[in-house]
Amino acid sequence: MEYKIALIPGDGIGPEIVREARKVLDAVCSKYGHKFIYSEVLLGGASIDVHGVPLTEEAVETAKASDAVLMGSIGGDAKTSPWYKLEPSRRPEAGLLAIRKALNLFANLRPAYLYQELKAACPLKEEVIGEGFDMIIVRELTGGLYFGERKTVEENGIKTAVDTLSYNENEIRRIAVKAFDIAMKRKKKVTSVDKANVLDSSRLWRKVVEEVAKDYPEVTLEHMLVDNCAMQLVHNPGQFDVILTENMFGDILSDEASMVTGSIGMLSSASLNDTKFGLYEPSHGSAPDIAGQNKANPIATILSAAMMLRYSLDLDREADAVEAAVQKVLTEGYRTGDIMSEGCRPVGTAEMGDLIAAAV
Ligand SMILES: NC(=O)c1ccc[n+]([C@@H]2O[C@H](COP(=O)([O-])OP(=O)(O)OC[C@H]3O[C@@H](n4cnc5c(N)ncnc54)[C@H](O)[C@@H]3O)[C@@H](O)[C@H]2O)c1
Ligand SMILES: CC(C)[C@H](C(=O)O)[C@@H](O)C(=O)O
Ligand SMILES: [Mg+2]
Repeated sequence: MEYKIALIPGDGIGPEIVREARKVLDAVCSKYGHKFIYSEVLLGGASIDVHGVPLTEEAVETAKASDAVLMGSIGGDAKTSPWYKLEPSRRPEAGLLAIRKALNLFANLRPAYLYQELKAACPLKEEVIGEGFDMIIVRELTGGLYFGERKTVEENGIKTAVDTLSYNENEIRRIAVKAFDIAMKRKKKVTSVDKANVLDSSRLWRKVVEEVAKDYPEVTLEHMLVDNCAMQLVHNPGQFDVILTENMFGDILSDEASMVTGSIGMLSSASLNDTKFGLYEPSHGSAPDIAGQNKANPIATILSAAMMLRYSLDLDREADAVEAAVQKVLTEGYRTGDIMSEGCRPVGTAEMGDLIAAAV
């Protein structure tokens, strides 16, 4: 079969990790006889350098005309990059938020899974890890603080900056439905994370999640305050199955959860709307500190490509093959620096991609 994929290398380590994911997809094509037609799209700093803006209308149109989007990461070092001298609305991050909104990608799925082989890379003690760790964060992605009214006003020489956190019932309901649907295919437990002891938006969140839960009698629902959740993730991570949460809490908790899997370089993600279409990207950023050094772990991007095969292209067998290839290479002991432990075989970004592609 033929599929159209929009490819967004982005900035920093983005082009390096996307290159490796593409190698793996090439291996999938030759093994299973598919053809992927790629259109390269500029986003973030890469788009600013060429077009002066972090996202163009043309880029959105190319993404929309594709079956799925595969992305690396955007952004740079805020201290040194000229992109951060621009107005906030013209910086790389604004491009990422704008494409998420333009494509209505309200559901961000971030699976956090600890491979048995990576237990030594996980900073938690053996007894805390227990049987292991296999959960998914379902993060609302097009609402909340990221998209509320934002302004800075000055009165009597004193500046006040305002960010607005708002959610309506429909926005909460559609992400809750996603989380419960996912829980039905897993261990049937949803932990809805909020700050209902303080925030009105969280109190509405809780009420709507309770309503949605009525349609899923088999799923156990619990509510947890976000500060407790941050603690529980490192105290007893095995208790979680599906974490359902709003945009900013999900951003923070997913980076925290990533360390339980050994490294942020392991955390894949899918951003979905209510069609088959999706944007797939690792949960981490452009890692300017290691960009261009062949040090980045490409596995989060490769696992995101596997999610793309499964969710947007309906290629389950091919997704299984990519996941099995990652498993095989880890079992053989190959590690990039971020997941390295004693006795393992050190490799760089490109070698890791070669090994996984060969294992496919
Ligand atoms: N989705 C995205 O594109 C995305 C996500 C997060 C941050 N960002 C942007 O990335 C830039 C850098 O942000 P940051 O430094 O706070 O976060 P980051 O995720 O880029 O890096 C945090 C730390 O993790 C390491 N790291 C990240 N990915 C890795 C990988 N694949 N392999 C090995 N190590 C890895 C980095 O070297 C760094 O030490 C900022 O401009 C930020 O806005 C973009
Ligand atoms: C770069 C930034 C806007 C983005 C976010 O906060 O959503 C990133 O941290 C992520 O997790 O995808
Ligand atoms: Mg983040």
